[in-house]
Amino acid sequence: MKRYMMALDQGTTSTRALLVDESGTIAAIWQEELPLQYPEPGAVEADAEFIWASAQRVMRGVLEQAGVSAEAIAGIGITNQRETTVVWDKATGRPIHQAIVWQSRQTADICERLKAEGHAAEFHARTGLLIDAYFSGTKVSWILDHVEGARERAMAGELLFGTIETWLIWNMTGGKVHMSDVSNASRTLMFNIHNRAWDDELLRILQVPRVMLPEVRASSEIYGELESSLLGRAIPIAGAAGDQQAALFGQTAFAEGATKNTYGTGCFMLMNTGEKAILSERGLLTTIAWEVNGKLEYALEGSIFVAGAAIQWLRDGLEMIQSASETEALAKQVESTEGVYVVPAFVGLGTPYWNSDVRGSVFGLTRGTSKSHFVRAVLESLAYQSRDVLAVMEQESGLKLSSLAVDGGAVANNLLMQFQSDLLGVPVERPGSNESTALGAAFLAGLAVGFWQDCEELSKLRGIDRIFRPTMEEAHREELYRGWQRAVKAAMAFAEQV
Ligand SMILES: Nc1ncnc2c1ncn2[C@@H]1O[C@H](COP(=O)(O)OP(=O)(O)O)[C@@H](O)[C@H]1O
Ligand SMILES: O=P(O)(O)OC[C@H](O)CO
Repeated sequence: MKRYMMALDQGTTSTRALLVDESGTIAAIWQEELPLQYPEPGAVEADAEFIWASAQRVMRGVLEQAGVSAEAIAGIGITNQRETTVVWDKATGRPIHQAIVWQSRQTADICERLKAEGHAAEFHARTGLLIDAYFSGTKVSWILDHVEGARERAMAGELLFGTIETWLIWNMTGGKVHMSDVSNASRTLMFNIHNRAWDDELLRILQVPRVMLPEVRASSEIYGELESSLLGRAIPIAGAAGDQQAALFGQTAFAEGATKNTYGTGCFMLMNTGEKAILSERGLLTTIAWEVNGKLEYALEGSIFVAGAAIQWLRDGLEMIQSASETEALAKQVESTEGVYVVPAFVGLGTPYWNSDVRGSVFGLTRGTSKSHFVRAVLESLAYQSRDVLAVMEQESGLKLSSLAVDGGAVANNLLMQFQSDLLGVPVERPGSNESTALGAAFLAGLAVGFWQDCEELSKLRGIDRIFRPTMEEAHREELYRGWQRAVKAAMAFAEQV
């Protein structure tokens, strides 16, 4: 019987299950869209019970679609949107509030207060992160503040906290396992990345009771078994990682300096820094990449909040397009944006600006601006934001990139990839499988159950689909980029209270 690893990829806008065979080929995919809620400006929530229900449906769906029985699944690896926060009742398993999604700015006020109280340096030094509404810590605290009696119940040990992998694994094991993997834990603002433990001092500041936190485990080990009632057989759950770290692993970026950029809802660039946790002075995050075979490795990360989400806004908000893939043909109708810049700061800007107040802005419109120019400007904004991040990453790591590995939904767009290469002046390498995130999860779990032996074997499984090489003159590239920098500066000036 042919055997497979199953990857469960719970992202911001979709839940997917994939089967991966021994050659690293994706044999089947089943997915569902995930609806998000926007209860107030800047707030983004999701239904945690729906997430779990969708996970069950896609796991069953992928097996049915492929005609594969649960007996053929050697193990399950999980990867997930990070930071998104769920608090649930330990006895009933019911969430006490909607999940607060990573993009949500609900807790910006709490963050301002923490910064005003002078805690920024302490949080940065211990967690590698910045005080920002993006991370889970203030989201948990917000839920405990907003649901009546929740803080007391949490202190009494009646409530549990988890990021999405924790929530899924708890449900998958029928409430037996309450754990987080190190890469997800490192995104909570509560975890000390140097001594690999929840940090009591930070928990005190955030007023989060330790008793509600999960046990922290490696990214590749058997955590427990899938309840046999779910797929008809108990299957080991053997790996978990946040989706960006999983994508780095799936790109087989095992060497120090290896870098990938994922273009999904947001855009996330990660550089492997090996066993060194490099603390950034310019807005990069220091994060745990993974723990495999007892070895903890770190990455530098640049986080862009709105990337593919801006394309979705063209589709669903402005109704300018019917599907994301139309953007390429539309943008191709014009040679350039003719000076139009769109800064899609719908929920503020992440790396390197970390500005919660700035909002989306458009510059350089003329009477001649067409839909094509506008769509092209939105697409280009993904590349400009990525250049902002890479510039800081190269400075702070002292490493110069020779090529950039890419993945995520939007890399299907050839025009975007070519523009990205032109704007960075380095080749952009699109892998044979665009499913790096799921592959990473399958690889991590596969190592734990012996489906693959080691990282060397995994490296051999990666193929290249296409390399985009820079063709733009340097002077032109720099002129375009200066325009973007002016646009960002103007957008931030607009948000300033005078
Ligand atoms: N051809 C395309 N051009 C530009 N953007 C695209 C294209 N295809 C998909 N996208 C964008 O990619 C995103 C989906 O990517 P995915 O990696 O599945 O996201 P996530 O994991 O964040 O849910 C969507 O935001 C969509 O707008
Ligand atoms: O759902 P994605 O793929 O956009 O990823 C979300 C990130 O993990 C947020 O940090």
